[in-house]
Amino acid sequence: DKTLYDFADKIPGPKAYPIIGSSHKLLKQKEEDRFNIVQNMLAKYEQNDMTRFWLGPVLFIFINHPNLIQQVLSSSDCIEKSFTYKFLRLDKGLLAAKHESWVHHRKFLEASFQLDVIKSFISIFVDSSNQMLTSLEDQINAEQKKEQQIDVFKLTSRCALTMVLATSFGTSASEVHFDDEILKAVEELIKIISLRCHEPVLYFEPAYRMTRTYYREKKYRKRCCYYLDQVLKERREFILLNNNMKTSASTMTMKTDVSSLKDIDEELGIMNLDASSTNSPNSSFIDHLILHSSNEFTDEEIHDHIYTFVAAGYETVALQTFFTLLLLAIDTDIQEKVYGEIIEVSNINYDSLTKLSYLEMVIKESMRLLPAIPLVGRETQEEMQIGDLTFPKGVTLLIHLFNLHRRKDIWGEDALQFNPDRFLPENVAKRHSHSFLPFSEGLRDCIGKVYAMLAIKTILVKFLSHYKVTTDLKLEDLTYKADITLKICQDAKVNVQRR
Ligand code: HEM
Repeated sequence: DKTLYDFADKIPGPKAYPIIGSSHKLLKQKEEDRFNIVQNMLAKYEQNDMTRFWLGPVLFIFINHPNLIQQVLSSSDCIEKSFTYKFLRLDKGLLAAKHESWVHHRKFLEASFQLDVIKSFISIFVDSSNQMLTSLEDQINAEQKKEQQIDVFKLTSRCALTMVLATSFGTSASEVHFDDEILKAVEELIKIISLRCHEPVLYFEPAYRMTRTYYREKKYRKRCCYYLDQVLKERREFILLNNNMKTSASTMTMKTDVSSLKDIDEELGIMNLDASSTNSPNSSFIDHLILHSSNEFTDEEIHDHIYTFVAAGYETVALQTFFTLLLLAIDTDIQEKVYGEIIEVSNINYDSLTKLSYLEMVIKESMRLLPAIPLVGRETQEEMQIGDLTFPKGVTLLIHLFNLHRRKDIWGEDALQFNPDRFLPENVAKRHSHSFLPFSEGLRDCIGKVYAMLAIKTILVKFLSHYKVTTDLKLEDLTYKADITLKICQDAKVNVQRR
């Protein structure tokens, strides 16, 4: 596209990696080197407001300056996601949805994420965290050592998946069962989708379908779907049946008595599900989608929305909690300060979690240095002005959150150090509103951000009030790779010791 080539010339940045030989060249690098190539390129052009990056024939423009980032994220001409989101194969879900359907669905789904609903999930967050601690105790008891090397990410992954499944399907945490194969399948799928994002040869669907990677994708997708489709189907039938029975039962109770409702619950083995008051704090995401949509959503849309919540919610929460624990294991003084704050909590609820202001600063500092989502992508829907330039329609824009969060001109000479005090209100007030964006911003920001903060805080309060974590790793030793989510290359087991 000549317009695009001419336009790209106005922006500094490296030329294309030739298509075949070299996207291979990029891919043959170790994963962390691939991340570094982009990282170094951005650092080199950091002073530029924008940087051009050709990957094969595909042009990406990194938007670097907070002013311009604000312009992009708040513009209604730019709420379309970049083409790479198609690789998720959840086109109808909120994360990847096209503009027209997204506007309507987002408005509707906001109700599922209202504060009252999220508050009612806290007991599930607590139960899931307790299950995690039981599993940790089992590991510690099995080895009989005072201090043990633990794969904390595995623990937080199981815990976060339990939370997301229970709150999506309206069950209690103890009713959620899955084996490690599911975790493995999700992990592999994320790797494959990330590989496609890096490899232009795999962008073209018919060509991609001839590769071995596609067959691997199919295998892992089938494994996830087999599990989730089954749960989804059962819950749907169950909710609809329960709702019908309750509707007729509730008419009867006008004349008889309320115990009939309880009998129906018992007969059906219902736990934690009150379908007659789905807008109450006890409603789950699936209740809301099925019962409140009045045929608003097709089966495919319900499927994609639920899968999107699981995909967007589980690994992000697991990673960010793990990253926070790792940073606290590196800096045990800060860990002690957190401990001093959380031992005051006698009962975990919305009010007590909201009062944990130091813990919140620590989580935000972990999101700054190690943002679970390191990159977000958009596409211009119309010709639009960004800074001094007029962008044609159809340009892919990227915002590198990892890099933005480490800029020395914003965060100071000590930008690479872990210092939660950066999030003291007086320090926040001095910075640009768009210099810290772990949940993105604007119209397509994260719909689950309140859920995520409360879930992460609950896991950390539970974990850190019983255990102390340490490690020999240093922050400067860490190297990274970017799947869709940020990963650490080191084996990041931490030493866990009972308090
Ligand atoms: C630490 C945890 C989390 C982080 C760091 C995070 C981060 C983000 C970011 C950066 C985006 C914007 C993505 C983009 O523009 O491409 C996003 C969108 C989204 N997130 Fe989260 N997220 C987290 C947890 C959650 C949870 C728990 C849920 C649901 C239960 C969730 C559901 C979503 C959805 C549905 C979107 C798409 C919103 C839209 O386009 O309207 N996220 N998240």
